[in-house]
Amino acid sequence: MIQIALQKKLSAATGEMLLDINMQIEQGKLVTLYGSSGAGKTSILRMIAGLLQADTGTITVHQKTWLNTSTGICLKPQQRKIGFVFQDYALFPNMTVKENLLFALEKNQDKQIVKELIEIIELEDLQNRKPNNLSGGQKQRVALARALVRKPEILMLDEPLSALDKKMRIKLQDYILKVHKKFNITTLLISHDISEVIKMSDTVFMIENGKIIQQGNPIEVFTTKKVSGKFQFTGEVIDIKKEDVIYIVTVLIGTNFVKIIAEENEIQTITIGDPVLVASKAFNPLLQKIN
Ligand SMILES: Nc1ncnc2c1ncn2[C@@H]1O[C@H](COP(=O)(O)OP(=O)(O)OP(=O)(O)O)[C@@H](O)[C@H]1O
Repeated sequence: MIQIALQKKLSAATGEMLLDINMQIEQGKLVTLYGSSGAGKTSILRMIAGLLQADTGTITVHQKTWLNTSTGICLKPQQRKIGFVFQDYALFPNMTVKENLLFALEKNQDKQIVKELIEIIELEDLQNRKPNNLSGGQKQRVALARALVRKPEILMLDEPLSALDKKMRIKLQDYILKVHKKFNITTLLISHDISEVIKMSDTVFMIENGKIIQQGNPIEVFTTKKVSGKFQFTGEVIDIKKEDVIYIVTVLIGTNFVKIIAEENEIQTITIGDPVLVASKAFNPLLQKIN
């Protein structure tokens, strides 16, 4: 179990903002932080990593205290077992992919993990290339591998996919899920993309003005009423066409287009670009906007 209680006064655009959060995260879970820009998500990750000092608070990771401001315990960032991936890849440009990974090894650490990560994240063909010769998605795969070299207890991903196109995002999401499960790691992901949050996370924390305003299973957090269905997918509305008295709604689910017949009352609040939940009971799909 990871227990986090942090307080810090931040200087937001609108004045002072008190960040005050309390989170309990089970080991091995993938948790997302979702919220508007400036809500405090990155500051939370930076405080857990020890890169930003909390005014008061405690962080306990599997019974080990990383931070306790009342007793003066504050582990240095390098003493906290954390892997971090940012939106910008921060790879060393003068080193090859493999050298970037080897450089991340701890002193006397077995090099086997680098070989293993190259295999798992399928970097064999790229390992001798320099970062400048890689696409954004490939660079982010390298950054993900590098974050895992020291076998961290917590993997932190600060919007790692936001600069990538949809197809590449989906591929990277799958790599993240693969390593998350394979290494039984606890992962904290910041994401602005509801479909991504629903696909990836066990729990979402919705952050607003430095506070957790909602938390729980992502489908329950994002949908206003409970939907039960034989299958459920999330997607994005690409097109809405009226045909006689019904509407044909085209939804992009992953990289597939699905056409759904909807009635006027179902599409009243839905516009192109909205994230939606597509659920089916028997052969009758239900369409519901995700808030
Ligand atoms: N070291 C600091 N001291 C005081 N205030 C800070 C500090 N770092 C960030 N802030 C402020 O805290 C607020 C929250 O920033 P933060 O980057 O945590 O938000 P965020 O939710 O991650 O936003 P985004 O989604 O845009 O990345 C911002 O207004 C920022 O200016």
